[in-house]
Amino acid sequence: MDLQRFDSYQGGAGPDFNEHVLHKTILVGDSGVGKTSLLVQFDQGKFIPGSFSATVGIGFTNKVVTVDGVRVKLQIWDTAGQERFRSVTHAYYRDAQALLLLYDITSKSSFENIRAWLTEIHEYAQRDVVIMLLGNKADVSSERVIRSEDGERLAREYGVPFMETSAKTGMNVELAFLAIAKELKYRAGQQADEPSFQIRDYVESQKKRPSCCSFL
Ligand SMILES: Nc1nc2c(ncn2[C@@H]2O[C@H](COP(=O)(O)OP(=O)(O)OP(=O)(O)O)[C@@H](O)[C@H]2O)c(=O)[nH]1
Repeated sequence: MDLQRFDSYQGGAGPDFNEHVLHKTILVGDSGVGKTSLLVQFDQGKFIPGSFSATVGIGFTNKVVTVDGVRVKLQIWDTAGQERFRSVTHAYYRDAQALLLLYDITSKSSFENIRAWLTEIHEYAQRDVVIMLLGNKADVSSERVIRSEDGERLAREYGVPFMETSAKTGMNVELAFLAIAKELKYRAGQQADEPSFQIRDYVESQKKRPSCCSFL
């Protein structure tokens, strides 16, 4: 996968996809599930351990993801999971094209709250928004309380793709954003003769690859 910082993006040779369009993607989920950490891992390839400092309000990072040789610009918004910021973050759902919804595999409540998050998403976001469910902190196997199958089952019920991630090891982090970028590219450039792209099938096929889920 070829990932570039949007800040240093200069254009240049190669096919460009919606050169001036930023595809708005939002990270949502309970406070502490790892939204900021996931974005930092994707953006900078690092994990900053230590004391947890909750996000206040909302902020974004621009990234260019190269999908099948085509540049897709993502504007990734990191929201505060705390209840008191909800009314602020709801306002951002409306023009989002994709939502990454996170829970923490070591937190039962963060998993149980996913249904409430999905209700909010259906209330405030566009009907055709791309949603992906992520079970984060998969590296903390000793404290796991949510089985992978439980995440799979919930995702199936809502018809959304699912994977477990680790913002610490980087497991599946690029894959999650790449899958979103592929779906957005497909939707925007869909030709009548183009084979259809199914994000759930893509995610499942990538998860089955031997290199997919290593904790290295
Ligand atoms: N072991 C491990 N720890 C993680 C992972 N992701 C996040 N953390 C830790 O979990 C805590 C919360 O992470 P954040 O990224 O700040 O969580 P958040 O969802 O952005 O929280 P809010 O900003 O309050 O919504 C921090 O101490 C992180 O270091 C992970 O994948 N593995």
